[in-house]
Amino acid sequence: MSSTTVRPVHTVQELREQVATWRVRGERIALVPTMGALHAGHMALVTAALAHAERVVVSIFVNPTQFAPTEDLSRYPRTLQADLEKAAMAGADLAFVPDVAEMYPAGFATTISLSGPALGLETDFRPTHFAGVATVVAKLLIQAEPDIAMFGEKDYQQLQVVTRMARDLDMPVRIIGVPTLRDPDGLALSSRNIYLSPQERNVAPVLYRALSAAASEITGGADVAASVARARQTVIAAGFELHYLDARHAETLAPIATPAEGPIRLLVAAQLGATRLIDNVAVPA
Ligand SMILES: Nc1ncnc2c1ncn2[C@@H]1O[C@H](COP(=O)(O)OP(=O)(O)OP(=O)(O)O)[C@@H](O)[C@H]1O
Ligand SMILES: CC(C)(CO)[C@@H](O)C(=O)[O-]
Ligand code: BAL
Repeated sequence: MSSTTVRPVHTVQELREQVATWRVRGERIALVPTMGALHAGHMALVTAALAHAERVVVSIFVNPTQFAPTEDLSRYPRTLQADLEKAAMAGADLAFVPDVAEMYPAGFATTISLSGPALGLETDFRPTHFAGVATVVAKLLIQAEPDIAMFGEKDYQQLQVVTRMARDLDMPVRIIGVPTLRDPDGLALSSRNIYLSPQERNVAPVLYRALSAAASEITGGADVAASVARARQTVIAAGFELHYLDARHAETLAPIATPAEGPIRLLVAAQLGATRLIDNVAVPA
């Protein structure tokens, strides 16, 4: 039995033609940018998009410019046929699946330069990452001209970077963040979870547990720095190589020392064997 798949288009021109036919009918358009290997977290972005728009375009593009030469670009999972089926199941209307030459034609020479929420955290470990993300997201937004675009809170710094970029460049799009979908034991769904060995998979939920414990302590009045230090110890004791675990202002991502300074987000990145995991939680007021 053949499954239903969403229609893939591979060129900007085909994408624009399809979007234009929806636009003349007055239909609102949502873009869900992804790198494929779709899972339930991506499908939640499509579901959330359908609350705001009649039409949903999922882009599937493993963007080389956001990977450093030492990172996992070549082994990043690529599962196009299954992705097209999952996108259809979630209710998407079209998949935009450009190749590298379509996105970066010969002579491509433009990169978006960032500061504000792009400073620190991921940037300390992936210095060129957000320039690559921002540039490709800007291109996708210009190509699809959606009314809204959905981004997961799982990549919380990315969500703030893209929100800031869209505001700063007067892009006529609303950026919407979607809460992180988790496995029952708390591990955030991620395409990279397939890299985890069974033993590592058992340890991985420690990240969420450590962040959640720190968030509860801070909400209960504990000192922010002390709670963060305890969470760091928990993560290290579980066998992770900690990249960062920090308390930041939830919107600007500037360092923050007390809840009186604004809403707090706790963010972590840590390496477990060959797999780098990220996660974050809000600190309820
Ligand atoms: N568990 C999740 N819950 C909500 N959104 C998610 C989740 N996982 C990914 N997303 C969002 O889906 C979009 C596409 O992400 P991407 O294709 O990189 O998947 P990923 O699972 O985050 O992969 P990776 O392991 O490479 O980070 C991003 O906006 C991302 O934040
Ligand atoms: C937003 C994105 C699709 C840009 O390549 C990517 O960074 C991702 O999947 O989160
Ligand atoms: N979801 C973020 C994409 C990346 O890590 O490159």
